[in-house]
Order: sequence, then C-alpha cells, then structure tokens
Amino acid sequence: MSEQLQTDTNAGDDVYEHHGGFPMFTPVKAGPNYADFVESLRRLQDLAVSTHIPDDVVDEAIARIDALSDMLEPHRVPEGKSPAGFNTHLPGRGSLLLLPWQYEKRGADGVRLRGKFRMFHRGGNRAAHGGTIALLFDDLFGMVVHASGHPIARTGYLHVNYRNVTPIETDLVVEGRVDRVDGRKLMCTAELEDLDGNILADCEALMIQLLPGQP
Ligand SMILES: CCCCCCCCCCCCCCCC(=O)SCCNC(=O)CCNC(=O)[C@H](O)C(C)(C)COP(=O)(O)OP(=O)(O)OC[C@H]1O[C@@H](n2cnc3c(N)ncnc32)[C@H](O)[C@@H]1OP(=O)(O)O
Repeated sequence: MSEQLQTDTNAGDDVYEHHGGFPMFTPVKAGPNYADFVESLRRLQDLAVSTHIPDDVVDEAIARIDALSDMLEPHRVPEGKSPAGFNTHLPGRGSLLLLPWQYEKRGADGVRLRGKFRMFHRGGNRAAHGGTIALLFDDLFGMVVHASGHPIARTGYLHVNYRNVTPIETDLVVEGRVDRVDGRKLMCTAELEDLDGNILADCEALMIQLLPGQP
C-alpha cells in the first residue's frame, strides 16, 4: 500500500500510475487541537448566516477576522500538505468544505457516515440546501471508490433524487457502495436517511477511473 493513499483501512489501489495525473499525497496528521480549530470556523459560519448584526459590530468583526487571516497567511502550504481532508477520525476529515460527518463504517462493501447538516447548510425553512446534499454524496463516492480498493475515479455524473425535505441540525446517516464495475466505469448508489430509516434522498453516480496523466 502506498503512503500516498494509505488510510487506516489500508484500502485503495497501490500503483501510482493507476491514479491518473493525481500527485502523491502523503496524509498529514492533524494535531490534537485541529478538530477544535475547524469546529470554531464552522460555528463562525453558522453565525454568519443566522445573525443580523449592527454595522459597527460588522466593522469590528471584519477587523478581527482579517487579523486572524493575517495570522494564518504565513502558514499556507500546497495542496496535500494540510491536515484538512486527510484525517478520517475527524468530522469531514478535518476539511471545512466537507460536511462535518464521521465514519461509522468504511470497507470494501461500502461506506456509512453519520452527522448533521449545519445551520450554514440551510437552503430554506430549516431544510438542507440541495447542493450540500449533492456534496455529501459526491464526497462519499470518492471514499466508496477508495475503500473498495479501486484507483482514484472522478465523478462523471451524480443523479440525486430528493425524496423528502432533509432537516438541518438533525442526526442523519448516509451509506453508499459500488454496485457494478464495467471497465473504468464504477456505478455507485447511496441513500441518505433519518434515524427512523426514512429515505430523504438517494443518489446514483458514475465514477470513472482516470487514464494516466488525466487531472
Ligand atoms: C487519508 C484519508 C483519506 C484520503 C482518501 C482520499 C481518497 C481519494 C480521494 C480522491 C478523491 C477524488 C474524487 C474526485 C471526485 C471528483 O473529481 S468530483 C469532480 C467532478 N468531476 C470532474 O471534474 C470530472 C470531469 N470529467 C473528466 O475529467 C473526464 O470526463 C473523465 C471523468 C476523466 C472521463 O474522461 P475520458 O477519460 O475522456 O472518458 P470518456 O471516454 O469520455 O468516458 C469513459 C466512459 O464513461 C462514459 N461517460 C463519461 N461521462 C459520462 C456521463 N456523464 N454520463 C454517462 N456516461 C459517461 C463514456 O460514455 C465512456 O463509456 P464507454 O464508451 O467506455 O462505455
């Protein structure tokens, strides 16, 4: 198993040339306080979309956020050199982009995550924005492909069926798997459910393995 894609499940293809033009990523371990850092940023995003603050407080917030950004700026690193996205024990693998969900299962037969859509994922009337649901599925399928031992594949299409309104700030589960393989084409399916087993959305995706050099 290459260090490039090594995870705690040891899943994934180990020949770099099979991963298209992807660079070799060596997972970067998060420090003990990294999860708190990302959670603080998520809280800030929750508040940014759910407050109505006076202009003078806006001015002060801008100044403080800019000061924080100035503190972080010298620590910029190239893609793959940040802990963000590589720490499978953290919500959203430690990435602010990804849904802050955690793995309940990750194996060759599928991947299951549990978590909540946050306030900043709200699309209207306490429902999750449909685009964030597609993001959840898309990232899940990346991990499904990896956990099933296939080389990196990119999403050809995602077909999302929004079956019921998906609530924010409520524990939910999503589970997906590779259903069928046809050469480079991996047909995947997944369902998003509440804890009573009601399907909120389901998704079918075509994941396509990359040819050598494909970005
Ligand atoms: C340590 C902790 C954890 C870390 C662990 C990391 C895990 C590992 C992480 C990596 C994670 C990456 C996950 C990325 C997930 C995205 O990248 S999502 C980004 C959105 N997707 C994209 O940007 C893809 C853009 N598209 C492309 O790059 C190119 O279309 C592709 C996918 C490379 C395919 O191009 P191509 O090689 O020219 O293939 P092409 O001949 O067109 O198609 C191949 C076959 O698929 C079919 N096909 C292609 N598109 C479609 C379509 N839309 N509908 C139907 N059929 C289609 C073709 O008809 C053809 O079928 P056959 O004729 O072979 O039967």
